[in-house]
Formats: sequence, structure tokens, C-alpha cells
Amino acid sequence: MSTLSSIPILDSVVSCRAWRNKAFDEKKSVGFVPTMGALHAGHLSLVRRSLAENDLTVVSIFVNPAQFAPHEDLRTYPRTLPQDLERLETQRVTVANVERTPSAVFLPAVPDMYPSGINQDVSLQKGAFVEITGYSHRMEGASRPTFFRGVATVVTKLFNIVQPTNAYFGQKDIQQALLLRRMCRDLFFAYPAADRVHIVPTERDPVDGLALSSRNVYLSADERPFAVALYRALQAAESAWIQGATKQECIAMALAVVEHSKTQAAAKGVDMKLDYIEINDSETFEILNDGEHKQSESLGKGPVILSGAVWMGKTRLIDNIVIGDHTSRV
Ligand SMILES: Nc1ncnc2c1ncn2[C@@H]1O[C@H](COP(=O)(O)OP(=O)(O)OP(=O)(O)O)[C@@H](O)[C@H]1O
Ligand SMILES: CC(C)(CO)[C@@H](O)C(=O)[O-]
Ligand code: BAL
Repeated sequence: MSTLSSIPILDSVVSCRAWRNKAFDEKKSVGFVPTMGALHAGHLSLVRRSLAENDLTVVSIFVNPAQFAPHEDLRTYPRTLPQDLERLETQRVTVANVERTPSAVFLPAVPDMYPSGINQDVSLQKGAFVEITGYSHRMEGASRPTFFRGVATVVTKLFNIVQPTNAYFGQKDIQQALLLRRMCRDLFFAYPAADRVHIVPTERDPVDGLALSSRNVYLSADERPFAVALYRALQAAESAWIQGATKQECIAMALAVVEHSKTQAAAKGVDMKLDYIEINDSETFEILNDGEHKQSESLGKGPVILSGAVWMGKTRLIDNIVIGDHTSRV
């Protein structure tokens, strides 16, 4: 155990297991917040939720090479460990007159997490990997075909090491959270059980509503004002949906908002490119048919996900709005 901060740092799988065994002995519940660091208020809202609901809270910081395709930004991904530790130290929640603060930070090294080694090229990978098939090819999976394999694999490892009672993920990465819930259900995880995988609402910039994201630091001052166009487009589609528009009409509304911002951005020399905007079923992630609109909820079909991704120059941002109650699922 290292002591770079007032919060104990567990810098190996062995030390994390020992920490967890002690918590088992003491019959303490453990909340877990997996992150890749560069912590912002979105991460901290997950931490506070865990503090409120568990005796102990552990946060992992691990930039997972397996979820980055070879052409993606693994090398430049923001790494801000000293600030991350400072931010975690400020988090506290009082429960029954007892103040809770984060109990430990798990900071494993890449060789510790990948004992057989790790190559970002899937065709060269060796060892055990986890795939959630049939549900990973739409939305983010369509644009990042190896992403969920990398996420499911590292989160399986993290869950096996930390063995959390509860785990917390952000709605910003809604498909990731729902797929991980499905993984826990399909593979009979006990720590956490599928219904202990919690989805926490997206924290947004208080001024314009941009979803907080570690990658926002890549945005230049010129790009930043246009980055919220995706959220505005999703909001436009949402209100059309609520008024009973067809799926195609909702998408058309959203595309018009993006087009408008794109033209304004281009006038300022900012390059903006839409990756996708879609409306998908929250269970299967299949794209909704044009005929399926808001009546799908009253027919008992449950919530739908309005989501998208946009490139602002070299930065890829995602966002979503869930229509209906996704917390009732799984
Ligand atoms: N704005 C946010 N509100 C709530 N949770 C969030 C937000 N942003 C990220 N999270 C959640 O924090 C956890 C860790 O995410 P991660 O460390 O990848 O940060 P990130 O901001 O999503 O980074 P990136 O820019 O790489 O997508 C995930 O469960 C993610 O969904
Ligand atoms: C869940 C996660 C920590 C796995 O590396 C990552 O995908 C993230 O931060 O969202
Ligand atoms: N929050 C998702 C992590 C990633 O984009 O790699």
C-alpha cells in the first residue's frame, strides 16, 4: 500500500485483494467506482452516490489499453493523478452522523492487469477476453467495434479483484453501463449482482449543459462553444418524440440542429463532423423502426435511447438522453 495521499492507495492486485478480504471479514459493504482518471464532477457524483450507499468506497484509476483501438488516443489520454487524488480527498458524505470518505484508490499497473500481455490489435491478443455478443454492434459498438470487448474484459478483472457489493457507472456511457449489467446477469456475477450495477445521471456543464467528459480537455477554445450541439440536437429529437413524431422525423430534427451548428462552426474555422445520431431499444440496442414512437412505452416496450457521437476536430464526444425509466430494466 502506498501513501501518496490521505486515501490509501492500493497499487497491486494483491494489495487490493487483501484490502477486500479485510472488508469481507468486517462484514462491510463495498461500493466501487471504476474510472480511467482525469476526474471531473461526473466521476465525483458517482463517488458520492457510492459513499452514501456503502460502508466503504473504492475508486479505481486505470487507463485500459484494451478498450482503445490502435488508431485511438491511448497515448494522449489525460493522466492527472495528483489532481485526481486531491479531488477524491475532498469527497465526503455523512450517513447516520458518521462522515464517510473514499476508503481506497486502486491504481494497478498494466502488466498486473494483463499478465499475458496486451496488444491493442485484437488479432494479436493472447489470453482471456470477455465479449458480449449480439448487443455490442450498434451505437458506440458500430463506431468502436473492439471497445466493449476491452471494457467487458477489464471490468470483469476489476470486479473479480474488488468484488464490490455495488458498482456505479455514469449514464453518459449508457450502453457501457447497460451491457455491463447484462454481463453480470448472464455470467452470474455475485460481486456485484446485476441489480447492484447502478447508473448515475449525467453531470453537465452548469452553463451550457455539455456532458462532462475527461476528453473535454482536448477541446480548443474555438471548438468548446460548438461542442454542446450534440446535446441540443438530442434535446430537439426528444421534444419531437414526446410530441408524437415518428423516429425519422425526430432524427431529422436532430440532424437539422447539427447542420446549423456545423455551418456556424465552419465560419469560425472549426471542423465539426457528426458520427451518428440514433434511437435504439435499451434492451437489444437495435435501431428503432420508423413506425415505433412514443406509443412503444405505453405498449410496455420500455425506454428508448436517443444517442449520438460527434467529432469536434480530433475529439470524439458522446451523449444520450433516455426516454422512459431505464433504472427499471434488468
Ligand atoms: N458527465 C458524467 N456524469 C456522470 N458520470 C460520468 C460522466 N462522465 C463520465 N462518467 C462516468 O464515469 C465513469 C468513468 O468514466 P471515464 O473515466 O471514462 O470518464 P469519461 O469522462 O467518460 O472519459 P471519456 O472522456 O474518456 O469518455 C464511467 O462510468 C462514466 O460513465
Ligand atoms: C468502465 C471503464 C473504467 C473501464 O475501463 C471505462 O470504460 C470508463 O471509464 O468508462
Ligand atoms: N468513458 C468511456 C471510456 C472510453 O471512451 O474509452
